[in-house]
Amino acid sequence: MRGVEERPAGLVYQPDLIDEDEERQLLAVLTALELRDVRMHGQVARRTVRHFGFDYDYGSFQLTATDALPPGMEWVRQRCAQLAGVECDLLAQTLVTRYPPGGVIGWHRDAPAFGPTVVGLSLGSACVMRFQRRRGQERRVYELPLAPRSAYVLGGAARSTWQHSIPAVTELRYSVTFRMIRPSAHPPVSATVPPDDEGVQ
Ligand SMILES: O=C(O)CCC(=O)C(=O)O
Ligand SMILES: [Fe+2]
Repeated sequence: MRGVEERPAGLVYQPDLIDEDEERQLLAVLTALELRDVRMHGQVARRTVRHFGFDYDYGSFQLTATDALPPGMEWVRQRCAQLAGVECDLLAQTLVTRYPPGGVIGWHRDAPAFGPTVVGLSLGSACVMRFQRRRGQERRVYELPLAPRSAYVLGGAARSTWQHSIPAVTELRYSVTFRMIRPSAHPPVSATVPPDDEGVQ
């Protein structure tokens, strides 16, 4: 990546948040889930997803209440909340994403309707998470390898200022992302402010 390297403030990386047995147990839950397509800008992404707590419509940017987190995933929400230093209940939305080989997520910041802290757990295989921000004419960049069983926290500027993306994965990867819902974004008020994505694929 071209640019001046800078580690985003507010980015936390935790290797081995879960152990191999826990990963196997969680993958058994994740692989049994019915996942949905992601349609953005008239295109269907290669990655597939499932939301719990609140559903996010990628076309209208609306949040609506949906299925509760499966009981077999509560412990991992607890673990991620602990890592982020937030109350478990505040991580009201869970996003499960399945990346087949070649699956990506393009440059974006998560929608503003999601609160100030995002926690993500990686399973199955490693990938790289890329970060970028503009500083005047200059581009600041950072690359964070994400090992399976590791977790990251996006807080502070890493959440609010920096964009992130994941280039094509080489092996099947799952991620579980926990996010808050800003009080003003709770239904019936919709999350109408779109993310500043640049063609999230
Ligand atoms: O797969 C990941 O860990 C990142 C997912 C992500 O950035 C998102 O869904 O907004
Ligand atoms: Fe994201």
